[in-house]
Amino acid sequence: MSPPQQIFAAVVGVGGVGKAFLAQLDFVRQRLAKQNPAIDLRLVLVRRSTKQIASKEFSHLDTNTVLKSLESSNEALPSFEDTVQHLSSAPGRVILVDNTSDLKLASTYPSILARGVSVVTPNKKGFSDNYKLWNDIFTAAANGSGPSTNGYVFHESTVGAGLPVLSSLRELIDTGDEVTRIEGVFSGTMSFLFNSFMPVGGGGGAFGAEVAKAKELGYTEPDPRDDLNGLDVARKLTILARIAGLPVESPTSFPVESLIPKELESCQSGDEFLQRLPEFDGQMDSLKAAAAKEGKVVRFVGSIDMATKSVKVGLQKFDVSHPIAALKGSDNIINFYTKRYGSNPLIIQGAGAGGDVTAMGVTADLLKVVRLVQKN
Ligand SMILES: NC(=O)C1=CN([C@@H]2O[C@H](COP(=O)(O)OP(=O)(O)OC[C@H]3O[C@@H](n4cnc5c(N)ncnc54)[C@H](OP(=O)(O)O)[C@@H]3O)[C@@H](O)[C@H]2O)C=CC1
Ligand SMILES: N[C@@H](CC=O)C(=O)O
Ligand code: NA
Repeated sequence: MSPPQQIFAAVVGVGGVGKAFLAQLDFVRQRLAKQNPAIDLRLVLVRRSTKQIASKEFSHLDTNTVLKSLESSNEALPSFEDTVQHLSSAPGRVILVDNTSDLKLASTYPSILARGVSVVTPNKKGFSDNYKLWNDIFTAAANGSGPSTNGYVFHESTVGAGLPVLSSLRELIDTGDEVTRIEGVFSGTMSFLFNSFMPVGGGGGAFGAEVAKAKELGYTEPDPRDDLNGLDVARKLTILARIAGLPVESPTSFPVESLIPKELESCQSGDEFLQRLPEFDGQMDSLKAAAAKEGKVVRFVGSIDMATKSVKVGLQKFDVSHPIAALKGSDNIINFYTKRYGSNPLIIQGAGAGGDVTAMGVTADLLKVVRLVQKN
């Protein structure tokens, strides 16, 4: 019997999503050991902003104790470039799991992929920044137009967290359907905020306090202003539009409504912003009262219209009987209108934020790469 094929995973970013990913990786390894012993999936490196640990000679690091070891490690932090160099010298295929929200790191995906290292990530930055970076990533990727010796790239959790949004859109397109419109609620944070601050039937908490709660629950971006300014939703729509065939240049090349009060635009940090936000609760209360007068509620939505090539992000009023008004918790709802589905859209709905559900999309992407690189 030949020895098992070694596949190496390296994890960068161990916050809410990264920690949940490590737990799921442990499950996946145990399951592979039982069901597919021809694969030896190893965790060989873990990195955060200030620290890194790498295993000796690409042996496996214990997923249960690795974070403790990382915290107590005094090793000097190598540059990210040196780390990628080290990974590309592994005696087998390597999968880099980017659980950060770092654009600088994401900008290196094309060169990482060209060195044969695959990338799986919930980080939206690389796929929603300038269109050239998007093209460079998919030109390099083995599942784009790159050679099969290059790495594969998957990023399901960049839209709708673990919900199968990108895979469904790609399958619609790959099977010859034509997408005409995509619309819905694309932010777990915004969904949670409006569902709890302005629930159907009245009542609800104070807006500023609900934002703090969304952060505590792990729904917001590392800096919650990135959610409140609409940019997080704009990034997701940029990714969807590009997959659907619109070469959107960037998430700032279409109208995006921000919920950041003018007076807080100069805040120096996310923490200062969160602390001062309750001073502006009155503005959101007025919005709620105005909608209630019409028997409606307000929700934060986005849409892509393929015929007019228009993308929009912002607040909209809904009748209380509308499915968007009835969402719960951090739920996203994504409606795909296509030629094949006619006037009844294909709808994907469920939790759109949180460590576990986001990590699920990342772990499932890792398994896609494992299957692709597995030698028969
Ligand atoms: N939370 C959610 O519900 C969802 C999140 N995502 C995306 O997942 C990603 C992670 O989110 P989340 O876990 O909530 O964020 P956190 O802020 O909890 O964690 C971010 C992690 O990344 C590390 N990090 C940041 N920059 C670097 C860097 N340059 N090099 C190495 N490590 C770095 C941080 O390390 P340190 O602490 O040392 O700074 C931290 O460990 C983001 O891109 C987010 O947009 C996507 C869908 C849903
Ligand atoms: N901050 C984002 C996290 C997932 O993408 C959100 O709230 O949707
Ligand atoms: Na998804």
